[in-house]
Amino acid sequence: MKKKELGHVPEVEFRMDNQGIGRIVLNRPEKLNAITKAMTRSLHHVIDEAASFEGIKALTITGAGGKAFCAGGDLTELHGNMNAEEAYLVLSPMKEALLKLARFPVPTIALLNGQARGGGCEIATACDFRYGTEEGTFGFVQASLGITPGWGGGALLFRRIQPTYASHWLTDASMYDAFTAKRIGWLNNLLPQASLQKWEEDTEFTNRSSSQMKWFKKQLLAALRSEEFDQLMEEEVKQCAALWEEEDHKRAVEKFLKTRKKS
Ligand SMILES: CC[C@@H](C(=O)O)C(=O)SCCNC(=O)CCNC(=O)[C@H](O)C(C)(C)COP(=O)(O)OP(=O)(O)OC[C@H]1O[C@@H](n2cnc3c(N)ncnc32)[C@H](O)[C@@H]1OP(=O)(O)O
Repeated sequence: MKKKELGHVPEVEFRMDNQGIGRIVLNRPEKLNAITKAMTRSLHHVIDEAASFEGIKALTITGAGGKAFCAGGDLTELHGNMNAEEAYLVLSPMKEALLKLARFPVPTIALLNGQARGGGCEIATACDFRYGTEEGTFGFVQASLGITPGWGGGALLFRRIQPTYASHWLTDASMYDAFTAKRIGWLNNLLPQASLQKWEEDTEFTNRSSSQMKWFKKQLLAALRSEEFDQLMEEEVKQCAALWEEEDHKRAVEKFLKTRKKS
């Protein structure tokens, strides 16, 4: 009841295990875990809740189902008819959620149980580490939709992998297979799906103390110059919002929506 009042939706689950690892699950597999506005609000709540656990050692985020980690923002809500101001208001809360993830006090790990597109790749990039399966495919497809990443995850990509690789991926908007994603350093590791599902049970991370994990995260944030994240991500959201009202983007969203089932 209390959770409902706080705005939780069942499409975002959170649990803490007794080893100090928190797990967020994007639970909307029938829509490839595409992110709605309500899910964005829930994400804020669960990230805050996870951070409030004194002994937390790591936080994972994964998707429900075997097909997708996340297909990005829900294009039925983030429709093409918004003007730049409206788009900014819709995009900005996810940027804030990604910033919270990026600055989370202990390491965050995206467990990529399937494909990721657009904002799905941004969520994964906001995490410190990314583990995927050999079958996964990944795409910062925003450029092919006439926009840029809209949640600040493109800006973070430049701090996660070599800048030329980041820029090439964003510009080209290609789908990368898991081997390419690992070669450019975006994926840290490839695991069988079954191992990914129970990653928390087998990871060495549980053998570290929360204090160790907080220190390692602090070092990483310093190395990445995380004090600049906010401004860089904000600029990206504004850029995406400005492009939202352009004809190219409207056409791309219309094209996607036309392929959807009528419900
Ligand atoms: C606004 C934020 C911005 C950012 O900052 O980056 C974005 O994220 S923009 C969105 C970027 N994402 C995409 O463009 C991906 C859109 N989806 C697809 O192209 C395809 O679904 C797929 C990922 C290539 C998978 O294709 P396929 O295997 O054929 O599955 P379906 O297309 O049938 O999808 C199943 C189901 O899920 C719905 N779906 C998928 N993605 C989204 C989405 N982004 N928003 C809303 N709904 C989505 C799809 O419509 C299907 O549902 P039904 O139509 O009810 O069957």
